[in-house]
Amino acid sequence: MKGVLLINLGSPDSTNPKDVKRYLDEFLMDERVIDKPYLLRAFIVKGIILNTRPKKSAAAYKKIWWDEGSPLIVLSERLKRKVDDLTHVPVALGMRYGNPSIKAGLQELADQGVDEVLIVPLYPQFAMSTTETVLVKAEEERKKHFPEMKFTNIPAFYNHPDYVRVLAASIKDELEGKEWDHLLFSYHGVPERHIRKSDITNSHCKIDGVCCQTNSPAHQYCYRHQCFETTKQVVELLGIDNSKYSTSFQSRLGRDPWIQPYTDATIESLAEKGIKNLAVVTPAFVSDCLETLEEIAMEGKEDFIAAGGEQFYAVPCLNDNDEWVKVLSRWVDEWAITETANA
Ligand SMILES: C=CC1=C(C)c2cc3[nH]c(cc4nc(cc5[nH]c(cc1n2)c(C)c5CCC(=O)O)C(CCC(=O)O)=C4C)c(C)c3C=C
Ligand SMILES: [Fe+2]
Ligand SMILES: [Fe+2]
Repeated sequence: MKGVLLINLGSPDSTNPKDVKRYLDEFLMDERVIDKPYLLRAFIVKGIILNTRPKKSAAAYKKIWWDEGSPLIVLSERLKRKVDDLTHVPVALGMRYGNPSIKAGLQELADQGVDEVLIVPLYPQFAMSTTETVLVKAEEERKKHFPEMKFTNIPAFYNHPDYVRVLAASIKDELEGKEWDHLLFSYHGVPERHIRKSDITNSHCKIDGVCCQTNSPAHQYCYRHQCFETTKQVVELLGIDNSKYSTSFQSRLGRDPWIQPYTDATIESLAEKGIKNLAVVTPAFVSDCLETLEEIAMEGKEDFIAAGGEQFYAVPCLNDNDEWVKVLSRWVDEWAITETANA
């Protein structure tokens, strides 16, 4: 029997600094997130970052936390419930870090008799710190606890016409009747090194401003290319002029160079250039979370106004948008039917 596991990033269990520390430990000790040899990674994470960051992050989480819990978890659960209602196969939810775990999600499916699972990483663009680590972790859990299960996964959907259409429509609906001068596409950043590591040609990605616009098989795994491509396809659909949008990357951690331009500097420079009404969309995130609700909608807005801006609109993520639910459910049903036909 077939079933689906939606996988998102995950959040701490609460805003208590101890829970935040446990979550950050699991997250940052992932070799696909802080990609240093184990001892160096343990020194950086446990010896440096975990001494100060949990308190700071807990304070940020407190600002966005809901009565029902972490927005990312609550919104992922709502999405899961709606997709479950619309599809013809059981749907479960797992988080790469924290709870509910990937193992718990697989157990929920196994308890319903599922032995063929469609893994759906809830990341439009591929990155080793997101899609890849989710697939590796799911496979580890399969081997250890569910060896009889068969897995298939959906690839990154950054340029899938259905995804681009619902994203564009959600932006259009949100900005209807609002006066905006510029639309910023802000994606989560990654270290430049991660882009080079994921380059299957070993030579294409030079992060020189040209490579991501030059066709290459490397783009199947190039996060930077895929972000620019999502932007390009959405603005084409919405008919937005070149001068009225930009792409940037947020949430840098550490001293290594991350992919640029950085969102904080871009927001400031747009205000300094005279943009008064700025809209920001965050398409690397399927669900609103700390990085969209705090870093963009609170900090980004504050920085924009301080630099001379007037109106700031943070466009919500797709969350449990009904058109998005229909698209995900159709992808699931198409897989379920095709697999059955081939069986
Ligand atoms: C959407 C894609 C994401 C990529 C790519 C990504 C890479 C990445 N992240 C960190 C470090 C942190 N990220 C944090 C929060 C966070 N990151 C994502 C998504 C991506 N991360 C989400 C959805 C969230 C929010 C989770 C939530 O509970 O709402 C955090 C924790 C918060 C904080 O302390 O700032 C860290 C740390 C790295 C190092 C990285 C790439 C290497
Ligand atoms: Fe992150
Ligand atoms: Fe590239």
